Amino acid sequence: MSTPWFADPAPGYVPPHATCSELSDKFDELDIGEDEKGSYESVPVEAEGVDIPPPVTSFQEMRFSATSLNDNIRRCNYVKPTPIQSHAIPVAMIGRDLMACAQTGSGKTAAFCFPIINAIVVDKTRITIRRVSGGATAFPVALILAPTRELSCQIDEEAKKFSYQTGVKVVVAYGGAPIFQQLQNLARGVDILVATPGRLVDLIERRRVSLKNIKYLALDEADRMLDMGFERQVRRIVQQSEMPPPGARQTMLFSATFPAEIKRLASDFLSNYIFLAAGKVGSSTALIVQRVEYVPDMKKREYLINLLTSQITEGAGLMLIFVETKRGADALERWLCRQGYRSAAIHGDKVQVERERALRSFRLGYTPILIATNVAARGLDIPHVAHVINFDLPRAIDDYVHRIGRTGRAGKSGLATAFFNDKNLPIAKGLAELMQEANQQVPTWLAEYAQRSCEGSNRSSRHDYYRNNGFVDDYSSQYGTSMESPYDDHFASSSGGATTLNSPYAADSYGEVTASGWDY
Ligand SMILES: Nc1ncnc2c1ncn2[C@@H]1O[C@H](COP(=O)(O)OP(=O)(O)OP(=O)(O)O)[C@@H](O)[C@H]1O
Repeated sequence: MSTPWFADPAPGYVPPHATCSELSDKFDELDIGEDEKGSYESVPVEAEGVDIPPPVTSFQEMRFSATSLNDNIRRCNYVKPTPIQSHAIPVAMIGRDLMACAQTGSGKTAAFCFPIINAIVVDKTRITIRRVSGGATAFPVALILAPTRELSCQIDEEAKKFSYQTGVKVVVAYGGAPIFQQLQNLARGVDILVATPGRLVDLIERRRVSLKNIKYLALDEADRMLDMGFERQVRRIVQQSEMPPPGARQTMLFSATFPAEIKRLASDFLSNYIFLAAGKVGSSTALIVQRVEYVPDMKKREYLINLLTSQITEGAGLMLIFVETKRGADALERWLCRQGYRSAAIHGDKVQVERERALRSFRLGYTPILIATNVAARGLDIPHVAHVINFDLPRAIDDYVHRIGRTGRAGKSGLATAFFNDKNLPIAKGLAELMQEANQQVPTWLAEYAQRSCEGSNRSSRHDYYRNNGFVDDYSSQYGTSMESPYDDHFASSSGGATTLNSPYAADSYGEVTASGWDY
């Protein structure tokens, strides 16, 4: 891909929206060389549970009855299943519940989509829409929940691509976008509903969606969906709606990280489940070269410019820069633009149209630098992201794992650079452990910080650190109202035109900014 670092897009350029007719073209974007996949094929997979079906080594062995699904897998150029697909798909195909942890970029989306699509094609009895007084109610048979709007859209596009010409209808519903269009799409019938929790609760309350017929439930980024920010809404959807209980539905939870306490909590949603871990739980892939530089706050911009200059010389791909606050994202974007670098920013205070525009223009290379808060940390699969920079390190190591996972995907290599300074002492131990696990060179000075961080507190492991620090209330007390939440539109629900906060955490944590930040 030619990367127009300084090239101006046409005046008034607005990145186009993908349409269904473009879906067949999307298959062409996928060309993953066999040789690049070798490194993740060797990842060992551990399984816990009873009567675990053996893994398979090819898509043919998965025996999907839907021939069009097999055709679509071929169109995607998926020659061989990834390790998590090899193990998880046979489990899902026999109808068992599943909790699966696998490294970023290792194909978890297909691992839950393929069995769902196949089962829906086989099941001819489904009713997806029923007319009731006052409008139509949609009765999806499968529900996929994801924490951010952009990730929901991406899963929707993937699911549409995988179910191309199968007759399976996929609809997405997420906050920040006009509800009218989504209601129209739902009224045409839906087999698989992909949604963010906030918008889904709204649709259930308006009686436009009933979860009575749900047979398959998948939670992507499941650890995020079940932590304090989302747990209440997810319980409302899964346990206090008409959704059939565990055992009467199939539930699949996927993520690259699963802190122990979230794993315990998740078992409430599952019945006789199998736990799969591809690689070490919460580890990062060795395909990502990780560098850590000691950079005082005052020097960060200077260091960044040096990195940008060297990347341009090398003619590399897209660069994703993570910062901690929304204000910080805007400030860095303005500054980089003033320096002549085409960049865009994405965070939770931008309206949805701006967020989508920034992401699209980044994907297309018009703005090859994207400055993002945690809202872009999870799940996004953007080809050609060559370099992830943690300009501000996150406070939870699992967030770091997801952030750097935006590069080094599907067997491709990537580079991640982190700017570390004394403020990041609490993450030092987790960072050093993680780098060691991924066979990265840990600088001596970082090992010393890691040692100090253990002595200075009882945060003996990165999962303990996550437990102590990963939650909403802690963010607000440290950073005030401009701090970006790692969560999406789950706090606010709108009914009768008024936007209300429906989480006890929301108001405490964010004050007024929450309402405007979560542009539901
Ligand atoms: N069997 C396969 N062969 C080749 N490429 C694949 C295969 N399965 C998935 N991919 C590709 O790998 C990339 C990453 O997949 P996906 O987004 O599902 O990863 P993920 O594990 O969900 O990552 P994350 O943890 O970041 O959400 C996608 O571009 C996808 O098309």
